[in-house]
Amino acid sequence: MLQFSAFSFILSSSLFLLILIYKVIFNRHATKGSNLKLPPGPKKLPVIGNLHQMIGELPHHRLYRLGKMYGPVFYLQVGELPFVIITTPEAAEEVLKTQEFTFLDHPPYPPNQTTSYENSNIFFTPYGEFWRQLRKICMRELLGVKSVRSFKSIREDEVSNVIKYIESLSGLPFNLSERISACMNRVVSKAFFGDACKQQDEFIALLHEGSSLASRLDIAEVFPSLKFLRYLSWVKLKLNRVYRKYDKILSTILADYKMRRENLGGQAGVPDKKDLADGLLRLQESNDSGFHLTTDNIKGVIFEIISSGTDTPSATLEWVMSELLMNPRVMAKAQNEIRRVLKGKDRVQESDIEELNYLKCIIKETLRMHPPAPVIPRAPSKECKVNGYDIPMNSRVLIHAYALGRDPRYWTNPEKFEPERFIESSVDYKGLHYQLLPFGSGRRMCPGMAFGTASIELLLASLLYHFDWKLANGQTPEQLDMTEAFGLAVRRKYDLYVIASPCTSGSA
Ligand code: HEM
Repeated sequence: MLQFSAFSFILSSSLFLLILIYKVIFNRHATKGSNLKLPPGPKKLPVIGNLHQMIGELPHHRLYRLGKMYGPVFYLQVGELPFVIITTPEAAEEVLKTQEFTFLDHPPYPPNQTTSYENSNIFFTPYGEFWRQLRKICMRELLGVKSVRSFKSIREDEVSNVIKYIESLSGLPFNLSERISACMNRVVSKAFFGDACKQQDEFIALLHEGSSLASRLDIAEVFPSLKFLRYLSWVKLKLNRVYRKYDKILSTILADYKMRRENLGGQAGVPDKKDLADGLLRLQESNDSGFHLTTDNIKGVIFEIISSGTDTPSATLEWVMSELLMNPRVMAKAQNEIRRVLKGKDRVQESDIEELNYLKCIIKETLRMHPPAPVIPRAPSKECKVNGYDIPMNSRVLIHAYALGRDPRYWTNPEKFEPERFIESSVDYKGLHYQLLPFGSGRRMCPGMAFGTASIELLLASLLYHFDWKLANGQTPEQLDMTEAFGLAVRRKYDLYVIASPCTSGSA
């Protein structure tokens, strides 16, 4: 995922001359595959290819506009890296279903960095036995439907704390984005290792900083053959500093967990339940799994699960609340539904959610318009054809989920927030409708869908049940700034400040 900030552009420009001289003298990276019938795409410049076309706009917006010009499958060369962008549901189905076995890997990105502990987490692990084992244990202990249900009381407790906090503010403005992130972080940490993350605020701040840095276009990354650039990369330098801080937090989490586990005779996490941290340690200790799980693997998975469990659900819920604040009609309709279904109960319970059909339509509509992962990267394991074009083996194929959710052949008024479109529709986000792929599709589809949506639904229903909402600082709905910040999850650029007053209508 690429974002080109002004600063990295200046730095990159100053390196450009150096690269040009180097390439001309050594001609290291002669273009391969000139006989291929590549997909169409904008004209390339020598050496940098289409790098200059990725400047000045968020990458998924730029790719969306280019898709309108070049069609369902188009090609870009950013520095030395070939990208193929998939912008229609039909082409996405060809990649993710018809040719699923060719596209089972996520590209190793960003290379040689340590957040994923040398790409040893689930996302970056190539399809195979090791990936299968990691994914299986995560499903069994944390993310599978049965496990997700078993964490119901954690979610209900954490949501109830958020409600109490907001009640205590009695109508004062507050930062809702911060509250949502903190709640999601506590839920996933408690479910993972039975306790809240001790350095929670620092972890979330690092998550935002690291995510924004990792999504920048790093000149060293787009010219991988020029190894000397790694030593000149400002992005890498800053990222490594962030990663060292992460590593300290993750090491403390793991050491604390091991100590509690030892004191309690092998069980430290969620009472009366095995947890994922324990499962990973047992897998590391047993010799019969057929592979060796290192401490870095475990830290890689902790980082991946805690960050995915915090960032993507909170980005989604921020967008839901933003859209509702901009669409008072939809907000009122959702509140009426919840207040009718709950009939004056003192709080929302998970068993109530099943009946909240309109609330679910709102979440689907938000994921259509604001998929937290607007482009889903896959890497082909061999040269192949998509839509009649040759796809080079070393390319990165980006499924443009943001564009799929706006394809006018599938969605009327695609830029309009209209949850009603889902009321009579069977389309959902479970990976079988290629016009709506916020969680991806197929074997590599997001395993955290059930976990993430359970937290989003409960917190959203509770916020709408207990309070009436307006924007802080006298802002009108039309004035709300909806600018996106590109990162590992696309979230609001500016935190959402709101005022909540205890509900006046209905029976909460
Ligand atoms: C709204 C919430 C979420 C969204 C929109 C989302 C989206 C995605 C997407 C698009 C992918 C790539 C899928 C593909 O290649 O087809 C993915 C992968 C993944 N997600 Fe999520 N995610 C969410 C929540 C979560 C949560 C809560 C967790 C864990 C606690 C999680 C863990 C993962 C993991 C481990 C992978 C890698 C799977 C693999 O490579 O096999 N996600 N997610």
